Amino acid sequence: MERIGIIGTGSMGSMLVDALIASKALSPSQIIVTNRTHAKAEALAARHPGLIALASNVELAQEAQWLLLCIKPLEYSHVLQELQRVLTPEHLLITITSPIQLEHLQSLVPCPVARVVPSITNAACSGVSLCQFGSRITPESRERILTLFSAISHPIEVPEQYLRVSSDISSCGPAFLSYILRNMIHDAVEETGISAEAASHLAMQMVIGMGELFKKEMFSLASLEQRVCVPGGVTGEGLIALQQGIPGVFRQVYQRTHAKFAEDLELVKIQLQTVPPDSLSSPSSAGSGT
Ligand SMILES: NC(=O)C1=CN([C@@H]2O[C@H](COP(=O)(O)OP(=O)(O)OC[C@H]3O[C@@H](n4cnc5c(N)ncnc54)[C@H](O)[C@@H]3O)[C@@H](O)[C@H]2O)C=CC1
Ligand SMILES: O=C(O)[C@@H]1CCC=N1
Repeated sequence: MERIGIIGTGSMGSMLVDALIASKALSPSQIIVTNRTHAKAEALAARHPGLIALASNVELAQEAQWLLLCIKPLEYSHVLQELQRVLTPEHLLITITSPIQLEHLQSLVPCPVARVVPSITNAACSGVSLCQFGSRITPESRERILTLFSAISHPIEVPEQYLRVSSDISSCGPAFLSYILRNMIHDAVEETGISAEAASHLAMQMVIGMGELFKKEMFSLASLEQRVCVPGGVTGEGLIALQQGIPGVFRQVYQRTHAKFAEDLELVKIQLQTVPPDSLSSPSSAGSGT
């Protein structure tokens, strides 16, 4: 594996660096990073001796052929304008964000592009990453991308039309479930007087235990629910309350995420108009992802 350049060492960029090094998929000396606030990139370099923090994205692209863009959607136009004069067909751009169409990204650069949407669960070398490949990606680089991310996740190829909902479940899901669990804990404290610490401990251990059950493929969600819900027991009583409040809530969640996604896609499209199309690209050479 050649060197990989990571642009943006915020929450996801630094998580990916930490996980790729912890899993030994990459050594620190194979990673070069930049960040808008350079001190953050330097902090990452201090944590991983051998990793290089550069001050310029242009310099980074001159030093590394694989570039992982760990920036937010509205930061793309600025970064692409910077990179345009140094990108070559030998580079490979991997975006970790959803609201930028791969075909559009590919039309602005001379190199292959791919998408790998991570999840905070990848910090524990677990969970999935969602992959899509532009039309210039060769079978060999596709395999190499999948191999790299399989060190920290289960990479899954997703079709364009299900990218948003897949990311809602795998990437936003940890926040959604944490919110539900925090409510479970809060109401336990309010209703019974148990301490927040004790209730949190019980809830966390319960989640870890559930993860182990699923890892060992001992249950499906439905069979687990059935096994716990003893006929004539207390779980069924609790479920009655949930059945009154939960159905339909996630439809609203998906409607909101999809509406925001459509808005972001439009904003990014408008912003990217300021980036001139790459002279090597023609509209017909841009892939639509998988
Ligand atoms: N947070 C999450 O769980 C997930 C986030 N994502 C996607 O990852 C992307 C990044 O998210 P976060 O890491 O959470 O955001 P963040 O805001 O923590 O990180 C973005 C980083 O990019 C840096 N940056 C901005 N402009 C730059 C430039 N011109 N050059 C170099 N660095 C620059 C910022 O300084 C910041 O450190 C978002 O698009 C998000 O949709 C995807 C999956 C999960
Ligand atoms: O909240 C967000 O926009 C990102 C995308 C997936 C998870 N977090």
